[in-house]
Amino acid sequence: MKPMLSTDLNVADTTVEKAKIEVKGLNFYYGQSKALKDINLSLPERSVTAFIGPSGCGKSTLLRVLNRIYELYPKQRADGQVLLDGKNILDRSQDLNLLRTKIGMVFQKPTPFPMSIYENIAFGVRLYERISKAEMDNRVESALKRAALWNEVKDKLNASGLSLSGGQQQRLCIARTVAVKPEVILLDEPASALDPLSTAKIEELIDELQADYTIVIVTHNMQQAARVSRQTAFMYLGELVEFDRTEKIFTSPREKRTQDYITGRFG
Ligand SMILES: Nc1ncnc2c1ncn2[C@@H]1O[C@H](COP(=O)(O)OP(=O)(O)OP(=O)(O)O)[C@@H](O)[C@H]1O
Repeated sequence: MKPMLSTDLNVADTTVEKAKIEVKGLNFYYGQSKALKDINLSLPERSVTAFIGPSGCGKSTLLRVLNRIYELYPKQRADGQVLLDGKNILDRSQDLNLLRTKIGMVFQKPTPFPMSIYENIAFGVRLYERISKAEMDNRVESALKRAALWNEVKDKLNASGLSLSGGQQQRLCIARTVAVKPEVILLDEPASALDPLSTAKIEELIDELQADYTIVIVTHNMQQAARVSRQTAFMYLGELVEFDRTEKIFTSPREKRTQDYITGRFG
């Protein structure tokens, strides 16, 4: 079922579909520079939301706030609230290891570890869980199946992850993310370094994964946003300009700036 979004800007009707993540009054700073300004949006559970907008508008910054990965860097800070199932993940008391098991992330450039295909997946699982060899074998197999890679690698699980093609490496990274059983998957331009065939596979995979996960994707590619997402957020200069059903954003946006962007008048 498609989510119903109310006609109020930025407000999803969560009585129809449960919000997995709610962002409220979020500001983000790189040192003195404010990169996100009073962001409010609600991401429905088990569906794909796309962040679009011109280069530098804050898409990746917003994504990086959702699992607090920005904290690895000095002088970056957020204020406001990001509620995951109603609990503010920006609270100091939030356990970051636990948070990152719940919210996984896949980056633009495939980043397999320099180890075997099997170990690429087992490594992350071992950080959080103690399971038997047989259970680990099952976990690796099911993650690779989930990422539509199993048939291509089942006979060479001991080969290096780096020996795979770019598209296969990206699916390995998705398998690695899925293996730790997250609830939310953040994808930062996951197909921008890939050829059209590999891109199509990643998009198919995203479509399948939304049955079980809440997915957020940053993309420069508007056709991709239109193909894979149910909701789209259009951002500009650190502000959330418009958030609505993807179909609405691409056919009859409310805001002139959104219209100008999707028709290629700027960006
Ligand atoms: N590490 C950083 N230090 C200082 N400013 C930064 C840093 N990273 C990003 N910014 C600034 O924050 C703003 C938002 O950047 P962000 O990378 O989130 O944009 P984006 O929409 O994802 O862009 P792109 O589509 O080009 O990846 C930009 O003005 C950028 O220059």
